[in-house]
Amino acid sequence: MNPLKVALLGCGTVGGAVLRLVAEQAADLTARVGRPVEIAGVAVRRPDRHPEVPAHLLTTDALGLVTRDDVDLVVEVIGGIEPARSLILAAIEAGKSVVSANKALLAEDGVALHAAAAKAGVDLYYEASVAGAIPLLRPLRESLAGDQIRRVVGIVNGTTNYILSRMAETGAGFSEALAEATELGYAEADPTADVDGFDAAAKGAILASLAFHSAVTAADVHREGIASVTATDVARAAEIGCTVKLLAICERVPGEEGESVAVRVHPAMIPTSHPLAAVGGAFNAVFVEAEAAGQLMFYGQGAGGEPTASAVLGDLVAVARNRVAGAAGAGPSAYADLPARPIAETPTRYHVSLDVADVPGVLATVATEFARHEVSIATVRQDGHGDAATLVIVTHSAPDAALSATIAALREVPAVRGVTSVLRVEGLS
Ligand SMILES: NC(=O)c1ccc[n+]([C@@H]2O[C@H](COP(=O)([O-])OP(=O)(O)OC[C@H]3O[C@@H](n4cnc5c(N)ncnc54)[C@H](O)[C@@H]3O)[C@@H](O)[C@H]2O)c1
Ligand SMILES: N[C@@H](CCO)C(=O)O
Ligand code: NA
Repeated sequence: MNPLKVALLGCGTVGGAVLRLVAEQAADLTARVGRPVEIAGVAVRRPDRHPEVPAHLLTTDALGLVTRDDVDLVVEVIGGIEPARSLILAAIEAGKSVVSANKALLAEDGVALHAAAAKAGVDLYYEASVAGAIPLLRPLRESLAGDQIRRVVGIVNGTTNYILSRMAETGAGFSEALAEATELGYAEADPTADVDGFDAAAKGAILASLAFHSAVTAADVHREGIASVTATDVARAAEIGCTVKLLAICERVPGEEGESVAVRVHPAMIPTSHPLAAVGGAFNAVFVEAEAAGQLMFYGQGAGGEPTASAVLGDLVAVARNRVAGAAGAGPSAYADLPARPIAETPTRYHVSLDVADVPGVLATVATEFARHEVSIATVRQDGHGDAATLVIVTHSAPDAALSATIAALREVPAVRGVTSVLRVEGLS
């Protein structure tokens, strides 16, 4: 039997694990695909740094490798926008099916890449790009293709979840928890993509595109990271039976001019009874709410070489089977074409903690600012008295712009000595 030949682009954390698993599982892969699956070449930047790869497979000419006549399938695990995009496009144009783990690229340019794949009649699969090992994109794309998904909410970044979990467990501040995550190898040398929410925003865009059959890019996602989450925020959350998580929230929102899609990534307090609150350490979990299916939860390892390689290999088997069958799978559709809704119009709830002077009328003054901006208060609690009084307010749902304007106004109220904690709240009834 003629083997199917695979070009592997990149041999780092994920690529190294893919290479090893393809060799270890050769017999099973042959049986599952119907033809042997063989690595044809491995493109790297520095061949001298890869003693684990048979020398005859190594090349620095990634473009030459993906366009080679004997290559059938391409696995891109380089990451970043370029040269990954050009290499994937060249592979597609040369008639190769592609498996990628690259959320940044798919979230920026998914539409063009899918169009190229459809035109060439090849597959483009990327299960590993969101929530690592967890089967999530295929369920959205295939298993739930007959249902109407209303909402996808998840913890999709392991590094930030580890940091927030440690802050909750130890009372540590953000910098201390980040230092620990770096030391343990969870956070990268430059943790910006994780900490500032770029990684989660890219994943949110991919999830929303598939869930709502619309073209959502990273630029459509409202993004806030966790660098401003303080030990006080985490302590305040605990006081109201909540914990702080970085959430990616994708919603289909009704409106007077039709439905739209709201996608946001931000830290939020969620009740400790919420299933996502129990997701600790570097794990990921995603909730999907669909009309007929109801609530579904996906949980597992969202990062790491082997878990991510598991998802890459699953895609590799899928595209290889299609190749053996002489077909390409159906690509995702964007027929619904729902517009992205700005965060300002998106309804959210807030938890606000204020240091106030405990003088007659302070509560009324604070309440007036909420009322003036048409933000309804759900609960108010006062702790302490005299100079050290704290007001803790949880609002009902209101447009984000109204909540932001309320906070800005409160900062100008003389009796408000400081706004000590402002966080969104999700999942409270
Ligand atoms: N590591 C994870 O846990 C994880 C999880 C999910 C998705 N991903 C995604 O998988 C991809 C790879 O991640 P990683 O953690 O393996 O990264 P990595 O940095 O460990 O590996 C990338 C490799 O690609 C090589 N490379 C860069 N430019 C190249 C080029 N032009 N030609 C050939 N090789 C080149 C680098 O030298 C490096 O060895 C990224 O898109 C990442 O977002 C990673
Ligand atoms: N840096 C990412 C890797 C997985 O995409 C995370 O921490 O979740
Ligand atoms: Na996945």
